[in-house]
Amino acid sequence: MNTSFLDEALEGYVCNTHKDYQTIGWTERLYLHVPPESISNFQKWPQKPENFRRVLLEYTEKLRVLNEIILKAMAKSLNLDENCFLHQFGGNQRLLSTFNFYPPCPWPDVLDANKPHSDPSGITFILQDDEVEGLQVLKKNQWHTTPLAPDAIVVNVGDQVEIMSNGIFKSPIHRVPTNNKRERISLAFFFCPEPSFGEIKPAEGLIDEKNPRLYKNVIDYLRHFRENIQHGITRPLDALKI
Ligand SMILES: O=C(O)CCC(=O)C(=O)O
Ligand SMILES: [Fe+2]
Repeated sequence: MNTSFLDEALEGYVCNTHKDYQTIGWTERLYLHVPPESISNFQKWPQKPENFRRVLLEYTEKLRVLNEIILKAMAKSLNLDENCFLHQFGGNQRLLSTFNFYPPCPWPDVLDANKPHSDPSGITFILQDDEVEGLQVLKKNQWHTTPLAPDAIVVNVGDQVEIMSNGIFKSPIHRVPTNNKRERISLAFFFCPEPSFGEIKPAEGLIDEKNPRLYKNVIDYLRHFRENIQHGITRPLDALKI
């Protein structure tokens, strides 16, 4: 995975379709930070189609609401205060949207379109291609392909919610293999706690004598993630396990 993933400086178009130099996988990507506007760099946003900015802002506003509903429901399902997870996101949560274009790849046996990883976000929303499947999730050492479901949103738990839920909600390893015939498009929206807001930690209400704390507290998980990836650690979440 790209070492600068979720870096605040990362914005704009990245092409990664080089046979001998692979970071994230065989993909071309557009990364855009969605407000707070202090971070959004609208100059890097496509100027055409003209309604692009309005549609993305409206769409992500709806996702923000959905993110809150889901985080509250997840907390309530564990008999926690409904704001328990949401509080850890701070008032200035981050939202990175990525537009993935996976062109056909002449080396499908050698390269992945998106290498195996777990998301460093809190919650990720994925809009998959209508016609070409590709997203696979690892469960019990087997890859399972996510079925096509046009108009459905795939909701993926990220590393930070795995920590907050003390491992009850798992941040799955997933990947996209390459396809040598068909191109594929997906959109992924990463909701992340505000990096400087406070520590990310397991909810107190989930820890007792029978259920010990499984993760260390961490300040700025995204930085932890980047630093670990830079040192060749493929699953930065594991470094926080007690
Ligand atoms: O293309 C997909 O379906 C998944 C994308 C993904 O996992 C990511 O961007 O982190
Ligand atoms: Fe992902």
